[in-house]
Amino acid sequence: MPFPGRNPLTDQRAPRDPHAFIAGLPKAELHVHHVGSASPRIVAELAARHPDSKVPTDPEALVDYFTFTDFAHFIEVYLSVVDLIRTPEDVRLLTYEVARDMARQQVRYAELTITPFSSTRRGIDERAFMDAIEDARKAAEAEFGTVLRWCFDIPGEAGLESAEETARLATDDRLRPEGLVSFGLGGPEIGVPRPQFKPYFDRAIAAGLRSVPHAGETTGPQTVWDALTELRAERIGHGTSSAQDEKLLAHLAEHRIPLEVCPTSNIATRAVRTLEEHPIREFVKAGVVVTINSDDPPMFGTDLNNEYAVAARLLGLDELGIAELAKNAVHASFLDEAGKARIAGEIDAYTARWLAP
Ligand SMILES: O=C(O)c1cccc(C(=O)CC[C@H]2O[C@@H](n3cnc4c(=O)[nH]cnc43)[C@H](O)[C@@H]2O)c1
Ligand SMILES: [Zn+2]
Repeated sequence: MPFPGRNPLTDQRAPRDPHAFIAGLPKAELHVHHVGSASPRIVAELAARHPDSKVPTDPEALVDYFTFTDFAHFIEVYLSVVDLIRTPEDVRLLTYEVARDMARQQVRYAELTITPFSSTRRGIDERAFMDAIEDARKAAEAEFGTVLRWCFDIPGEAGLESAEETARLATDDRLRPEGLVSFGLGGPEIGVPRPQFKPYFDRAIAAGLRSVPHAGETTGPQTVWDALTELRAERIGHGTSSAQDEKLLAHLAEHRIPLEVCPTSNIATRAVRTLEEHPIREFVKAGVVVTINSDDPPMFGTDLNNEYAVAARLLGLDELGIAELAKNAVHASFLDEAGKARIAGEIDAYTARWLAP
C-alpha cells in the first residue's frame, strides 16, 4: 500500500494521465477467451491459410464483421473464427500471439478460457491440442514473461455431450495440461439452465479445478444464484444482472465472490445498452469485489488497457483507485500466494514511482 490511511476506492482526485498510467501498470486478467483474443492480424493470417472460410482476410473488413446485432449473432461470428483453427499449429500460433499481445499491455498473468470441445469436435487430435497450448504457454512465459493458466469451458448450448467431453479432457490425468486451473461454462445462457451442469462441475472440482462459470450475462440474477449454489462458483463471469437483486449483491460481497466485469463486451453484445447504464458502480457501492477484463478484445474493438480506462471513468478513479482494481484481479486469481504477492508488489512499486513528486 503506497499511501496508508487512504481509501483508494473512495478518496479520489483527478489522475494526471490515466491512459499512460494504465499502459504501464502491471496487470492480471481473469476473463479472456482464447479464440476471442485473436488479433485482426492473426484472424487474417488464419483466414488466408483456410480460404474456404467466410471470415474476411482484410483486417479493415473485420471491423464490420465484428459488429454484432445481439448475443446470438456474436456467437455465430465467434464460431466462424473457431472454424479457422484447424491444426495444432493454428492452435499454437494463436496461443503464442495472444500472449505476445498481453505482454505488450503489461499483463503479467492471465487465465485464458479455452473451449477444447470446439477444437476436438472439429477434428484436432486431443493430445496434439494439449501439447500445442502447453508448448505456447511455456514459450510465452520464457520469452515474454507472461504467465498463462487455462480455464476449460463447456460451450453450454452444445449440450451435455460437450459437458461430458470437457469434463473428460479436464480430468483425465493423461491429457489434462499442467496449466489448467479452472472449469467454466460459456455460450448463450437463454434456454441453457446452469443446474444441468452440476455433475460435470462436481467432477472438475473433485479433480482440484476451480469453478468459474459465466452467469447473469444475458439472463437474470437467478442464473447467478444457480451458478453459486449448483456449480459452486468461486468467481462469476460477468454477473451483470446481479445488480437487479440486492440480496445477491450482499451475498457476493459477504462471501467475497468476485465478478469478472467486462464493460465493453456487454455493450458490444448488447447485453447492456450503454456504458453509462453499466452496473459496475452498483457493484462497487455494494462492496462486491470487481475485477476488470476484456473477454474477446479484438472482436469488441477493445483491449485490457481500454477496459481499465472505461472502468476508471465510470467509477471516477484516480491512479490509486485504478491500482486497487488491478490488485483485485491479482488477489481473485488462482495464482499461488507468492505469485500474488510478487505482482501486487510490482503494482504498488509502479504506482509509488508514478506518484512520486
Ligand atoms: O463448438 C461448437 O461446435 C459449438 C456448438 C454450439 C454452441 C457453441 C457455443 O455456444 C460456443 C460459445 C463459445 O463462446 C465463447 N465465448 C466468448 N465470449 C463469450 C461471452 O462473453 N459469453 C459467453 N461465451 C463466450 C465460449 O467460451 C464458447 O467457446 C459451440
Ligand atoms: Zn466470456
